Amino acid sequence: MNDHRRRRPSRPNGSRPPKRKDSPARPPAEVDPARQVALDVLRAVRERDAYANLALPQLLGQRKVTGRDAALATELTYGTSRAAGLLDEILAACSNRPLSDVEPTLLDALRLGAYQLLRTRIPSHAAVASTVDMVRAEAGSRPAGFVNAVLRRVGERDEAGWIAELAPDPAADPVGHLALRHSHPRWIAQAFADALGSTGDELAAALAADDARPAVHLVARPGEISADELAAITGGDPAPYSPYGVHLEAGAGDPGDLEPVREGFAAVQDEGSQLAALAVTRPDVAGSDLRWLDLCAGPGGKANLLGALVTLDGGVLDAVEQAPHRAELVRGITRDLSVRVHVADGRDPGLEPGYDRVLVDAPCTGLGALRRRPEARWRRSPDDVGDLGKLQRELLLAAVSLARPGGVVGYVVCSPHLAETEGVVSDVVRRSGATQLDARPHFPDVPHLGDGPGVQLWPHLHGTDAMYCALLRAA
Ligand SMILES: C[S@@+](CC[C@H](N)C(=O)[O-])C[C@H]1O[C@@H](n2cnc3c(N)ncnc32)[C@H](O)[C@@H]1O
Repeated sequence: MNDHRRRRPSRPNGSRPPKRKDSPARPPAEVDPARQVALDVLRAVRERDAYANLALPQLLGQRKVTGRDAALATELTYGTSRAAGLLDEILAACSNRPLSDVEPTLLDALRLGAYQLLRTRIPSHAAVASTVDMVRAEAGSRPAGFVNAVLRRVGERDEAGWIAELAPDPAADPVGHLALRHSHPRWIAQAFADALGSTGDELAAALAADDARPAVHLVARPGEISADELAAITGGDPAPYSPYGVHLEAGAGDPGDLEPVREGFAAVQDEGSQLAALAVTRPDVAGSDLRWLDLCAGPGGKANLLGALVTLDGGVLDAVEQAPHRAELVRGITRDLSVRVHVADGRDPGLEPGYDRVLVDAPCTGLGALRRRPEARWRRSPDDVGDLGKLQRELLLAAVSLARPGGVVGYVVCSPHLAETEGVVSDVVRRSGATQLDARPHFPDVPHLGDGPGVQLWPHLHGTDAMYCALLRAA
């Protein structure tokens, strides 16, 4: 740790405390509540592996930060979290010591200040002064002086100027260039490039959309409320593709406060998740169609939608979830539906085979939902892909064996990484004898669905998370 205060030589017993030569005579500046919340959330994310989108509303509530201050705290927290990699490159170029030698709490403040300088309209002097004031109040004037000096150097160029200076040459290394420009780890930018078959404009559009703040999507529970009614009540817009979806404006407040959500008529769910769950209900199955299975159900978003639909038809959904606390969430959201929740390992859940439809919404890297989890891109590593691959294959194989002959199996991941999508599906098709269906007709009216047979949705093309869905028919 590089704590400046600890480095000071200890003073002899009984001597007077040294006058802080770096303490100016001015009174301590008032620390702005929005920026302080943002800084404290960034710290919680780093120190406790907190999720910014959970820690932020909690802290705003505790400190009673509302209105414009809450909006600013949200913008600064999420924006700084997303941009951390780009900000670090720039800060490293402006610091006279390696960032690894900078005390982590100072680095949080530097990122927050640099974000304001480069990606907001906050005047430069306010961005620097507010950050320096917070550091001075917490750590004293020497660290504040360091932060001041670094941020002043950051402010000498705008974001485009820094990218021109620091990013790899786009002709020689297009993926590296776009990764830095849109603040994504290189391996994730490469995974997007591989899935899109593009290292040019389309990759740039995908990374840019992934870096933007997404709208909140709601699902209207079938049988309870229509999407039009939900849109009218919430002031949102009916979603373009999901018949049950509603889009709220970005920054429209906490959707949990909306009455239809509190009452259970609606829930927060990305439109891509709705489309993937609905796709599993669409291919024809001969005969009875009343036994459905969700093999990875927690926290229950898709079980809620599938459960509502199968309940309307007079059938039953079995919802399997390995983690007891997540199974409890499924129970809560589906409590008045024809849904049976089982705490079990989906690879061997001990259920009677013969399901008409099975959904495997497998544990995955979540690379398709990075825009909703601001810090996630910096926490994931390429090793996660390999670790998850075995489990994804085993779950999908189990799903195929639990479906009846001719039954439909949907494999869904919130990731466009080819190792988690086509890699898993082609292996399981080969090993199980199941047939892969063309999923595209089961996403009616959705454009840009590629060559099939799997469907990959994208934020820049569909306004959804980058959800992948393959449909199989069991042999
Ligand atoms: C992507 S999430 C599912 C999201 C859920 N379908 C929804 O729409 O809300 C994957 C879930 O699978 C669960 N899981 C992980 N391993 C499992 C296993 N072996 N068997 C059953 N569930 C498992 C995780 O705990 C997690 O809740």
